[in-house]
Amino acid sequence: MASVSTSYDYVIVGAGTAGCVIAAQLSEHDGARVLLLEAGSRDPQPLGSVPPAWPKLLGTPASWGESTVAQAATGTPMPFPRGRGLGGSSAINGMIFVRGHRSSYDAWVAAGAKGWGFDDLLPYLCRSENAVGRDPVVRGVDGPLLVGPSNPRHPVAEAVLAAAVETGFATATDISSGLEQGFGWNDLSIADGRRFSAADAYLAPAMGRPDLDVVTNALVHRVTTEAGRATGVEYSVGAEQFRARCEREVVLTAGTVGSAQLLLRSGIGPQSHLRDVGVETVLHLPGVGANLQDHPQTTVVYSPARPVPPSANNHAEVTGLIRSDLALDGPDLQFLAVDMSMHSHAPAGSGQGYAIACALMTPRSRGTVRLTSGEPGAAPAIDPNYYGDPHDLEVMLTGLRIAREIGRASALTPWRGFEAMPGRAAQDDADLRAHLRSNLLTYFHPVGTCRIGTDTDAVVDTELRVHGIGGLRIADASVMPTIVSGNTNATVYGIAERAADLIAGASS
Ligand SMILES: Cc1cc2nc3c(=O)[nH]c(=O)nc-3n(C[C@H](O)[C@H](O)[C@H](O)COP(=O)(O)OP(=O)(O)OC[C@H]3O[C@@H](n4cnc5c(N)ncnc54)[C@H](O)[C@@H]3O)c2cc1C
Repeated sequence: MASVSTSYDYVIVGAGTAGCVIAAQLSEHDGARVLLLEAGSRDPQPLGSVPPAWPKLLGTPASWGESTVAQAATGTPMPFPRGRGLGGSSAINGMIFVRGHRSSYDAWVAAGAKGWGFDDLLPYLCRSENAVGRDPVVRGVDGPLLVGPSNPRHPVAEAVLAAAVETGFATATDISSGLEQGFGWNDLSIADGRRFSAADAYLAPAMGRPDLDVVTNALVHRVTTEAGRATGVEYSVGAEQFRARCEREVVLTAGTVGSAQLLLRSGIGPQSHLRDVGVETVLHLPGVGANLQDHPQTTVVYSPARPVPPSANNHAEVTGLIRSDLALDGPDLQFLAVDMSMHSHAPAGSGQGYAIACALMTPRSRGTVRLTSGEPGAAPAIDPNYYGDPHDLEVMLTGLRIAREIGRASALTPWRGFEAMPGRAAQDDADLRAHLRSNLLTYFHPVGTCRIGTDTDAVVDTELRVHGIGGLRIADASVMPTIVSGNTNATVYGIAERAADLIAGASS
């Protein structure tokens, strides 16, 4: 095994949303030597910065190209993209920038993540963003990430918004803030008509710093430990093997799938699973890879009465966040105006059409990320277990009926040819449940496999330190105890900004 000549203060694994933030922040302030390792390439995809082309990126090397295990809800595996390359998932995502509703973070505190409520996280959510035209009391206006509502606006999104208001829903002035419910124009991480990823906002300005080394095409195999403390990582670039040592901390930002996989490959996880896949146990930590959550999503698809103009943005400019039951603390359903014909047989859109998407924000189903082998290149077994809890299908049924009602409103008459899916014949609950299964989509929002908490199934403590191993933190989407009511990227920026403070604070 070759040895990296320099040792580092911090080794960060994964240059996605969180990794870019933390590498930039740690290399800025205290002269720390930082190594950022990323499995993917540094070369941008040809269409990577073209907002409406994002669905095409899912079939490129910028995604890991994995699928779930066969889902009981559908009988088949489902595509489960995640980003690979500088920017990670922020370089291939749908660019919707919406915080979780404040009730989501307050639920974290109730679940044991003390100090992670909405008001605690708000300064960090603000620190990441430059939210053009928004209220500076609750939104950041001088962070590195430029975000704002679509410009120009797509006419189908305008019509869906009008249809939602006609149906009786409130208009939100800033649906991205985490403070409102109703329907409104969501922010997008698009600047000057181009995608603005975490690599663009955070890493590009930091790339020339002498204390930051960024190594791409570097697949990290495992975290090395000695006497209960992380000492570095082993990784390969092509056929060459390397070991990087670190003086202060190893920080995992490999994402909900990647960070769980890395802990498991390092022998940190449920002992029985590690034994099954032939990995020697370093620490029995039963919660690693458990608690996987994603938002299940479906669409009502319309064949249009006239051509739908091509999108200049991300195909999803208007968001609705509502409660299926007024007794709830916060929204449990999200809707999107989609200016393409998106469904499970054509997740990237196909032909002419438009859709109203509906997703469950508060799923009760819990899944897992597991190893299929201890080999570094082996694909993981990802089981989101969609609709595993019957509650989730029933709330989605309510959401599907609401999406159809919005779709029938007169504001959409100029666009509506006919409802192509589920179609007029589908009327009773059994028909609609069948649609929810056959037209089930991931919302690309996996979280929770290394959750914050203090109980025996928690993986990190409230300062994001792995329980039972010194010098090892996790700071990405995997630490969320429960999925937020909103798209996940904005929250990951906030987690990472806070992690950078916690890490720097620990060494000062
Ligand atoms: C197709 C798609 C669409 C989405 N749309 C939206 C949206 O519109 N709005 C929104 O808010 N959210 C969206 N999301 C989700 C959002 O982008 C993610 O929640 C967020 O980017 C997660 O950040 P992260 O830092 O946890 O992980 P990631 O950004 O996924 O970063 C993890 C990084 O670690 C690297 N890595 C993993 N394992 C290893 C290893 N062993 N060695 C080295 N490197 C490794 C990966 O290659 C990757 O670059 C979408 C996601 C996808 C995939």
